[in-house]
Amino acid sequence: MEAEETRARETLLEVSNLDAGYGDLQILTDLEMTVGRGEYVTIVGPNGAGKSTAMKSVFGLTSHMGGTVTFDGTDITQMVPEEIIHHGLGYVPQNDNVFSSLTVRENLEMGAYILDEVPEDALQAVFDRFPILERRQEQKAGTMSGGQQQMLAMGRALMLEPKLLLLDEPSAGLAPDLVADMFDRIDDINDAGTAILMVEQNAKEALRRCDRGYVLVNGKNGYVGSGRDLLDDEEVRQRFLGG
Ligand SMILES: Nc1ncnc2c1ncn2[C@@H]1O[C@H](COP(=O)(O)OP(=O)(O)OP(=O)(O)O)[C@@H](O)[C@H]1O
Repeated sequence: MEAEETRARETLLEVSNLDAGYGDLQILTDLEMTVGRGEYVTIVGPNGAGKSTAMKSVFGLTSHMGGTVTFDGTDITQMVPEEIIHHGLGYVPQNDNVFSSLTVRENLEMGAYILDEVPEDALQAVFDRFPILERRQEQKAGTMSGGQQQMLAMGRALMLEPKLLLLDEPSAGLAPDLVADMFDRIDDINDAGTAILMVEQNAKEALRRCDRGYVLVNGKNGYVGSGRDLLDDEEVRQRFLGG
């Protein structure tokens, strides 16, 4: 039933035959990936498999060597991030994802720098989603905890109300008791209609939460299926999920 629902979704992101890397160094080969409208998709795989590179390639941050990336009907393959955000894609990198010397509010306003005015409704929606950011809006981002900075980075990406949010290891560096909270917040963002494409080291938890998952191996597609199917696949469990 779930698989049928997943198939029935309209495609939002389509990565087709993508070859990409850094300079002349090719990392991804023939990558195929889709995200449906409102879908929650996770990318897992061993260290160095190319998970972050796949995400960066969707957002125009790598050297393109072949294939296409289509988003909501538009070919974004050759676009730079500044153009891509106009089409409804938001990206939260793993590291250096806030401006430390700016306040929380300034960071959020930066998220909407492409607009002439700060979108007050979107700002209030971010504050409603992450009340700590409203309470600490005048605090310098660099003085916040890791978990709060991660919320701020997500909040900043949400300022343009993206159709698809790319999250690179959102639970990285968080104390164990904050990890479940972070996943709950991602569920909430998805429940509100935003599609998610997420890279996670915390693979089992990510697969439990998502609609579909991709296992990348050596820059190529390994396995794909519903989160449940991947968790139940003996070979995937043994090779990639620690048994
Ligand atoms: N900026 C870069 N320049 C050159 N090579 C890079 C760059 N970033 C990553 N790589 C290389 O690309 C390969 C894939 O890295 P990537 O970060 O995409 O893997 P990953 O699956 O996300 O791994 P991890 O789980 O360790 O973050 C690795 O061999 C890495 O050394």
